[in-house]
Formats: sequence, structure tokens, C-alpha cells
Amino acid sequence: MLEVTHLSRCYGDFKAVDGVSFNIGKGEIVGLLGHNGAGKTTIMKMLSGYLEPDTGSVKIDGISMADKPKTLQRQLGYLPENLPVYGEMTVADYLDYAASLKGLDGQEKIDEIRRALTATELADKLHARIHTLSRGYKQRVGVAQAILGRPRLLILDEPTNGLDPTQTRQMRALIKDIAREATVILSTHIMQEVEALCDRVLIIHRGRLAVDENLDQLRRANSILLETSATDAREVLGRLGKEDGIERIEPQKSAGQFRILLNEDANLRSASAVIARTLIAAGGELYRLQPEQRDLESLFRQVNENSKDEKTEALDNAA
Ligand SMILES: Nc1ncnc2c1ncn2[C@@H]1O[C@H](COP(=O)(O)OP(=O)(O)OP(=O)(O)O)[C@@H](O)[C@H]1O
Repeated sequence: MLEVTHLSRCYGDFKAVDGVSFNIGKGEIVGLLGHNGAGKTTIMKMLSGYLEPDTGSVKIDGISMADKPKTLQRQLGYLPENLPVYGEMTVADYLDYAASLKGLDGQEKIDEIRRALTATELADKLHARIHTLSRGYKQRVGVAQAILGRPRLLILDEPTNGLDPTQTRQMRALIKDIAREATVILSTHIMQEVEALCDRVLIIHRGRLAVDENLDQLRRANSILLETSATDAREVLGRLGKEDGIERIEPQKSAGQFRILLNEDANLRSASAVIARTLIAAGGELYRLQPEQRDLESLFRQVNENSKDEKTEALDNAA
């Protein structure tokens, strides 16, 4: 549905986005995660056609943003990082204006504004001027304008930024609901946000795509933590091999603790059973045998550690 190829963008000499490519399928909710300044907003501005890339392309269903920006912009909804700027306008006037920009008119425009107001629970603020609204309500106005015209692609830049816990919960429920009809890409630097909402995560690090991972796959454990009295467990388990699902055994810092990496297609339960049986048969006591949980946090840490290693290597090479 969305096809992003080798997207790059500089501000002066500084490369904010560097060769980013990914595809997003229909109905996916994808989280763009990264530290402050990683390049998320710059990517989202290019996806929505508000900023031209220096190189690379953005295509929706094969149509290029560079060739048909107006056509594509009418099919997408964009919640920018900064909230609606027309503070003097009432919510009703602003949504009317935003709907016109999307090419809506007549009864269709009225129906769409009504739908957006209901979805964002804004009906009682219809005649309020935007600058008098709380941050959470302003954010809802931003989302309401983004969903006008039932966009097939929704681009949300930090949708829960500045919201209180109740508003955050409501906003997440709203996004999930919208995603039943549309593809959603949202940026955040909050890992829980991605965990709560997304099917897939793209981690941006210094303008580059460092990780593109399906969250279900990430959660699926593919390693086991073992603690045993058998300090020679490595040798004992060394008799097991790939046919038992075992890829590699890594001793940990403490004696008797091991990390066992399984083959990609290994069955966790049968591999655990084989490990337990083998150790006990060799006279070892088993204190702990548990799947290792891989999560976003460890992935995020890994990205930063890899980048530190690369920096150290570069410095070593330069010396
Ligand atoms: N208009 C601009 N002129 C110069 N530099 C810019 C401009 N916009 C962004 N940058 C720089 O580009 C880099 C990426 O910025 P961007 O806003 O895309 O990051 P981000 O991941 O969205 O950050 P945050 O999480 O803080 O919103 C940053 O170093 C930022 O200072």
C-alpha cells in the first residue's frame, strides 16, 4: 500500500534522514520509534507530501507523491507534530475548512464532519475557539481533521503527546478503531505506545532505519535461560544439536547460568524438555529453565549499543 524507497533529506549540511526504505501493507499499524531528533517527523512530513525528499520516493498504491501530490494528499490523513494553528477559529469552522481542503462538499462534507466529531468525542466543543481548548482537546481536533474523508492512510506524529492517562487511553482506542478501515503509521518515542498499538515497529536511529520488526515475532521467544548445578552443562548439552532445536550455548557471567539459542523453527517446549532430560540424566540439578523474553526495550538498547560499538570502531580505525 505504502512504498517508501531510499528516502533522504538534508537540512543544510546535516543529513536528517538517510536512505530509509520500507513498505507498509493495508490495515497495518506501524510505529516509528526513535530518540529525539532521530528523524521521525522529517520522515512523516515526506510521507504526507509536506516536505520534498532530496532523494527517494513515496508511493501509495503505485502512485508517486512527487507526481500526484494533491491526489494522494486527499487520500491520506495527517496529524502534524504541532497542533492546529488556527486558534481563533471555532472547531466547527476549522473542520469545515479542513474538509474543503480535502475536496469534500455538500452532504458528504456534513456527514464526514459529523463522523469525525463523534469519533473524537468533540461534539460539545463544536463552537469553542480552538485556542480556548485544553491540549488534549486540541489534539482531538487534530485527529478529527486527519480522519475527515476516511483516509486510507493515516499518518500521526506523536498522537498522544501531552495527553493525560485517560486521554491517552481514549486516543489509543480511537486509533485502533480507525485502523479497522485504514493503514496507520504513527511516530513516538514511547515504547509502551508501540507495544499497546502497533503490529510492527520501525526504529529510526540518526536518520537511518535500524530495525524493521514484527512485534509478534519479537515477542516469540527464541532463546532459553538455564540455571543448573552442572557447571559443565555446556559440554553435557553439547551432545545435543540442531535436530534438537539448539543453535548455540552461551555461558553467562555467573557459574551455572547459560543462555541457549534455539533454531528459528525450533519448538520451545520440546527443546526445553530435551534440555531438562539431558541435564538430569547427567546428574545435574535444574534451578531454572525459562524462555527469554525479547522485547522492544532490549531491541532499542541493542540499537544504541551497536551504534556505540560502530563509533568506537571508527575512532580506533582513525587512530
Ligand atoms: N527545519 C529544520 N532545519 C534544520 N534542522 C532541522 C529542521 N527540522 C529538523 N531538523 C533537525 O533534523 C533532525 C531530525 O529532526 P526530526 O524533527 O525529524 O526528529 P524527530 O525524530 O521527530 O525528533 P523528536 O522526537 O524530538 O520530535 C534533528 O537533528 C533536527 O534538529
